[in-house]
Amino acid sequence: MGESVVKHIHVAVGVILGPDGRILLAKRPDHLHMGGRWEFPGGKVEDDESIQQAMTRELKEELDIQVEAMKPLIEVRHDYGDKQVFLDTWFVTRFSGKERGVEGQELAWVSVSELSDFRFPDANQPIVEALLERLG
Ligand SMILES: Nc1nc2c([nH]c(=O)n2[C@H]2C[C@H](O)[C@@H](COP(=O)(O)OP(=O)(O)OP(=O)(O)O)O2)c(=O)[nH]1
Ligand SMILES: [Mg+2]
Repeated sequence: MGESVVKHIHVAVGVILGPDGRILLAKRPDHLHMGGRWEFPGGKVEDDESIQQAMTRELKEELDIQVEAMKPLIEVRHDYGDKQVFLDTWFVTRFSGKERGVEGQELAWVSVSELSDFRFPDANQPIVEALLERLG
């Protein structure tokens, strides 16, 4: 197969903004790809879904919150070698419900200036930079 047909996995990535401007991070379970790193919650977009539907489903499944408003932040394509991802990254500007780690994952609300203290998957660097630029 030629390199030009590499298929990126489409991932809905949510930068969830709290009322005080902090951002919600979750720790990826150790056994998963990029396990032990902190992430912006989200997951794979299924074939028949819009990005909004996927974000709503994933954040309900992972955090038990209901997405009420979202707006685009940045699109990141990254090649992990064994896996290529397309991180379709959106601000979640409004949600209802009280977040909890449904799958037992650790959660943290962090300010933009604290983001550099957390270890993210390698693909996330442009997202963190965009946040520093937009909110920092
Ligand atoms: N959610 C999320 N995924 C990320 C981030 N950075 C990054 O490289 N990824 C990668 C890791 C995975 O290879 C992929 C997302 O997969 P996932 O494991 O969250 O997918 P999912 O929630 O649908 O879970 P699954 O049941 O299909 O395993 O994107 C990030 O900040 N958030
Ligand atoms: Mg996920």
